[in-house]
Amino acid sequence: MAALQRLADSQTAGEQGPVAVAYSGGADSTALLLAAWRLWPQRVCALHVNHNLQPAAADFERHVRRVCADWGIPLRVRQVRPTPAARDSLEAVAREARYAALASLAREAGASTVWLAHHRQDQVETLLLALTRGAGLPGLAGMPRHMRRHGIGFLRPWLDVDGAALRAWLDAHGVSYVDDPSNQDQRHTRNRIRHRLLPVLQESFPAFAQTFARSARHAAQAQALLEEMAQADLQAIGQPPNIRRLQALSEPRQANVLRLWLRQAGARQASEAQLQQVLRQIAACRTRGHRIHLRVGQGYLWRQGEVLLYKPDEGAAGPNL
Ligand SMILES: Nc1ncnc2c1ncn2[C@@H]1O[C@H](COP(=O)(O)OP(=O)(O)OP(=O)(O)O)[C@@H](O)[C@H]1O
Repeated sequence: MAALQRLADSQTAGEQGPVAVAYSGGADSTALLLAAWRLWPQRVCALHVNHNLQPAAADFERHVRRVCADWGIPLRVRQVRPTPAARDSLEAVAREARYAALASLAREAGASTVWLAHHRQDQVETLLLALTRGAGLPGLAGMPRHMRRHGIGFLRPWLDVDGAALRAWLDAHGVSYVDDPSNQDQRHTRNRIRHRLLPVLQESFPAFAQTFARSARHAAQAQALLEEMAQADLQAIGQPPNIRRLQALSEPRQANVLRLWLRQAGARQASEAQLQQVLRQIAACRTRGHRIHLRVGQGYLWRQGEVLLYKPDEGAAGPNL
């Protein structure tokens, strides 16, 4: 609660609006709801999203409704039915649908920020997941403490808090919560990390959760710097990017600014090999007749005169998840 209060003081100083907690019914968000309710009994409200993805979803919703009724906390529930397109993972689509629903519920409740209950171990899992996918700095930065999506702020006040301490706190108060059976399903990489890898790490490196989280913070800071540099370089090379001005930058800076431009142009899932190919073509582009036409992400990048253009495939443009 002290961690929550400190963060709330710094983040929401002067704000008197509702404190909207994303409440799944699981242990962590139950602890967050309880802590917020104790700190701001009149201001807290709960937001729940029913993904309708598993038979237990209806039980979660019933549980959430009962707890909120018992504690006298206003609750808003939204039904979503995530349907992934061929190349998307169900998890990613469900997550995106959840954020959109939470933002919309927060707006209805008059809240400017949604509070999420991710804690230190969630951050470590996210970092390890990113490593298994060969992520770059944005992935290694882990989950941000705050972000904006769909016009609403999202805050993770407990990123530095130990998950076991939260559960112990709930048990000490005799508060019930639901256990999501899908968290046991070891077909999901995250669950294998949680159940098999983390116990071994804990045994060998007792402070790993803190040190991994610190590494994520370092990566986040470096990534913020790269973003700033990409913004400045994009200004300098123009939009669409001028090839000669791009060539004046070092190769890492070219890659950095191209990633930003491609993202803004709607290029989803551009691979490392594709970006390398683009860089090679830019380096080789020294004559008027040099042609560039490359598949990048779900779309095409080509040269037109002095500049590069990009067009996503029909229906492929969208947010990078
Ligand atoms: N269905 C949902 N409705 C509202 N908020 C949710 C929902 N699912 C997740 N969240 C929010 O996102 C956070 C992280 O989600 P995650 O899937 O890791 O948690 P969980 O295991 O479902 O629940 P918990 O974190 O409460 O134990 C949750 O702590 C909660 O704040």
